[in-house]
Amino acid sequence: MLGAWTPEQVRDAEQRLFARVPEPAVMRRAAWGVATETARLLRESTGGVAGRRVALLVGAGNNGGDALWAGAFLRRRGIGVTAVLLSPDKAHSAGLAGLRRAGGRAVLADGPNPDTSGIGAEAADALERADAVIDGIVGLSARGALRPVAAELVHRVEAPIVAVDLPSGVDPVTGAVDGPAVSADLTVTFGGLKPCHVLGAGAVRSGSVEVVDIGLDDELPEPELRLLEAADVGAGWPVPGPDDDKYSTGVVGVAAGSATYPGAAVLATGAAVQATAGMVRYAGPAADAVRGRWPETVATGSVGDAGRVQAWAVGPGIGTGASGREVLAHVLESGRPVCADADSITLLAADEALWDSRDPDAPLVLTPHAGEFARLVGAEPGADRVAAAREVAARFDVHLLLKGNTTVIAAPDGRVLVNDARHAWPATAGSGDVLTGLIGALLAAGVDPLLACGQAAHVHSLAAEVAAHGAKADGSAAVSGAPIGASALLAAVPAAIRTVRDSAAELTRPGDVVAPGR
Ligand SMILES: NC(=O)C1=CN([C@@H]2O[C@H](COP(=O)(O)OP(=O)(O)OC[C@H]3O[C@@H](n4cnc5c(N)ncnc54)[C@H](O)[C@@H]3O)[C@@H](O)[C@H]2O)[C@@H](O)CC1
Ligand SMILES: [K+]
Repeated sequence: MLGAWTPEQVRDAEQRLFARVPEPAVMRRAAWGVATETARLLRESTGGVAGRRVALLVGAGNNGGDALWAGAFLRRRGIGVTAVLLSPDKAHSAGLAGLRRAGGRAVLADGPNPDTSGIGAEAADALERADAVIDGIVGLSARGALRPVAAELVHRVEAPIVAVDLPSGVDPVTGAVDGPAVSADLTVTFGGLKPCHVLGAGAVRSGSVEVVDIGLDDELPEPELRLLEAADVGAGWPVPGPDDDKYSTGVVGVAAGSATYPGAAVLATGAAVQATAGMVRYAGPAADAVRGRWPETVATGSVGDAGRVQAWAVGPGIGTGASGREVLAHVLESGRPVCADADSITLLAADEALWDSRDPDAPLVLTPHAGEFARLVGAEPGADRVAAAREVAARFDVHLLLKGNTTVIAAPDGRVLVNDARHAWPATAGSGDVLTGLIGALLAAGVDPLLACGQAAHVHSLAAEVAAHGAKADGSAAVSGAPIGASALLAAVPAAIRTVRDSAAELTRPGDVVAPGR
């Protein structure tokens, strides 16, 4: 499991670290990491290191200081280094002196002889000739987008960019981008991930992220966000053991779809069938369609006749009228964990009395997209999606899975999991119905709701990727993906589960027996 820490958490931890290790030593450790990674990138992109050219974009603070010290280290490896100073009066003085001692040079961003865009000739030349550019414009103290001169410099860069700590112009806390910002090929950060590396546009702009050890580990508190890795998802995935039967692995009820629109029912039920070994009961007007496609399902016409279940997946395609309301009220009264999606969320948003049907002891998972979220609370999540999800989860005492390219999952006690998909293949009609079925099945298997949501989101996104990449016409593996429908995503769920379970198995020590069952 990975963690991400807010700038505030990191600053506090740094202050504790400085009591043991002098601040300049910590900065040089950070800069050494930047230099090492930049040299590696140069070797990969140009075939060598000595004789190459690197330009540093240097802002007013310690982020620029890191870039200057990294430049000094690179200079010692025979690399030509030019620092482009955006705020010459405030540039980190020790770093600048270190760079100059090592034989690097510094030029002004906006002079002499600025061109019509306000960029000095020497700065323009340094960027044009660079084999790699280090972005030390702004780091943890960043506010807002890049200012005009910085934006123009970044716009001109054609070489690969290594961002120090985070891509400048990205909000460190929310990952939001509100104007010009750096798009890095590689981000070198210190001590641990920050939220911007895993959330929204920031995750995309960070490129690949390397975490450098600066001795902060012992000082960091519990992370603000957690991310499940494939091995975490695989290790906790429920599979049947020798003592299990169809009941002990969890019976999930699916209440979805309608006679006119049976698709949602078929997709949600199919996901539940493939997620775990437990029994799936379908209840609703699409029973014939469900039975036809998933004969292992026990299908009935109404939730009242469904029999006993350990959890419900409810909502997709049930409609927002009286019959949908009746279904949802029945499910909420059941005292079982519920994953409520789509029309269920619209119903809950419109009818306060429905909340009264809920058994307060039973976990309730809501899985809104931004529009459904707005219906529920009157406003879209805004730039800080983590804060928004956390607030609503606490207010309604629910587990809230906020859909988007980065899925944010908040528990009512404030814990947050993030699933950074880094691709958009699941953005297709019916994809949400599959997610609902996966979560329902995991809840029925007894998985903790926060983990169930995290596991389902991870496998869902991986299944979409597997389906999109498939194979080429000649049968060989494909690098490029093709758009997929939800049926293809659903069909790839078993492959995705096998993949994460293999990741978990690889982590067990040689000689360990991978225990069957849960
Ligand atoms: N405290 C330390 O000793 C360490 C700090 N480290 C580095 O220090 C960075 C944080 O340094 P600072 O707190 O000095 O601040 P930054 O270097 O992030 O920012 C410096 C100043 O830039 C200005 N600024 C804010 N937003 C801007 C924008 N959009 N465009 C232009 N200028 C803007 C602000 O006045 C801000 O104070 C980290 O990101 C990391 O790179 C690392 O060296 C590890 C150790
Ligand atoms: K930066």
